[in-house]
Amino acid sequence: MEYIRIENDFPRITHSAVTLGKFDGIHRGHRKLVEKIIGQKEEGAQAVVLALGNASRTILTKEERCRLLEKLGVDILLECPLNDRIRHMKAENFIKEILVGDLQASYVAVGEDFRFGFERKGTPQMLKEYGRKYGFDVEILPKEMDGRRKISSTFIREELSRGNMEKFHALMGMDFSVEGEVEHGRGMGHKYLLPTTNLIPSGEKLMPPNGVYITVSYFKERTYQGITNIGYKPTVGGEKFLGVETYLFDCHEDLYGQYCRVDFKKFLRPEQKFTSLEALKKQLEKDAVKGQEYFRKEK
Ligand SMILES: Cc1cc2nc3c(=O)[nH]c(=O)nc-3n(C[C@H](O)[C@H](O)[C@H](O)COP(=O)(O)O)c2cc1C
Ligand SMILES: Nc1ncnc2c1ncn2[C@@H]1O[C@H](COP(=O)(O)OP(=O)(O)O)[C@@H](O)[C@H]1O
Repeated sequence: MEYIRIENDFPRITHSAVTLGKFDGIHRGHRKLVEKIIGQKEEGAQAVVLALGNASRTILTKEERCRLLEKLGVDILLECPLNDRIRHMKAENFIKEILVGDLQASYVAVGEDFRFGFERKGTPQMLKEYGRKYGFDVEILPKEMDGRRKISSTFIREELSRGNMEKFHALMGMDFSVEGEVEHGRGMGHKYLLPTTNLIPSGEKLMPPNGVYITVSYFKERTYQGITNIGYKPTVGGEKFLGVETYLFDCHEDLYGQYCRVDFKKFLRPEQKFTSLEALKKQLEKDAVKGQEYFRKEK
């Protein structure tokens, strides 16, 4: 997949099938749109995701979004910040200059509530009208539902901020995850408590509340179940950086420097400041039992 961050002009593409949106995290609704443009590859079109927006913290990092879209079969990801040029461009001009002129779209797929152009006046219906005029097909997809509520980035952000990992999975079609290289902590874990693999999450990423979660950690060679704390470790003096540290069940390996992805399954409790290391240790043992029970029941 080609990844292009638009600074000024759009690239010229000879034949494309485009989906437009913010795509802050690719949820189940977004996946439907992506499937639609992938379907057009048979017609000789390049499958193009045009992601418009400039959110500071996002549900997926740019890298995670890139990887996911590539896996889904997208040919080109155009990342377009909402700069003055784009925000002031009239919807008609956006269609004429960008969709028709630059991208030579033969097909456009958008969700029913998509808005674009100056004052957000561009609508899916307007795309349809211009499609008839310029000769591109437009498909308007209804929002995917979760029960009676429409799936949206706002919905996912809300559930994430509550630590509802099960709902996150249901809406996104994938677990919330954090990845990175295993870093050195202060080495206190294995001495006084439990050994933990420490990751520093990307600052781009929207995080669930600080606390303890049941998780699965994927390393290159191996997969481990475990429990993870997200937070600043107030009991042991506190850290400046938000850490993600995992005690892996049935693991005795040295994992420093290895790349790892931690998938979050369930929230157990908020991070707490304990009065002693012994009190924290007792709690960690209880957390570990809950984690092990969760995986036993899952089988
Ligand atoms: C499952 C789990 C739960 C934790 N919960 C807390 C907590 O509630 N409060 C806290 O201050 N630290 C908590 N910690 C962090 C420990 O204080 C930390 O792992 C220990 O101090 C080792 O730190 P180090 O890796 O920097 O040596 C938790 C760690 C794990 C693995
Ligand atoms: N069961 C386990 N869970 C997590 N890490 C483990 C485990 N067994 C061994 N390790 C190793 O121990 C290291 C963590 O030890 P720890 O005392 O917590 O040090 P640090 O403060 O550097 O995290 C991990 O990086 C990993 O290489």
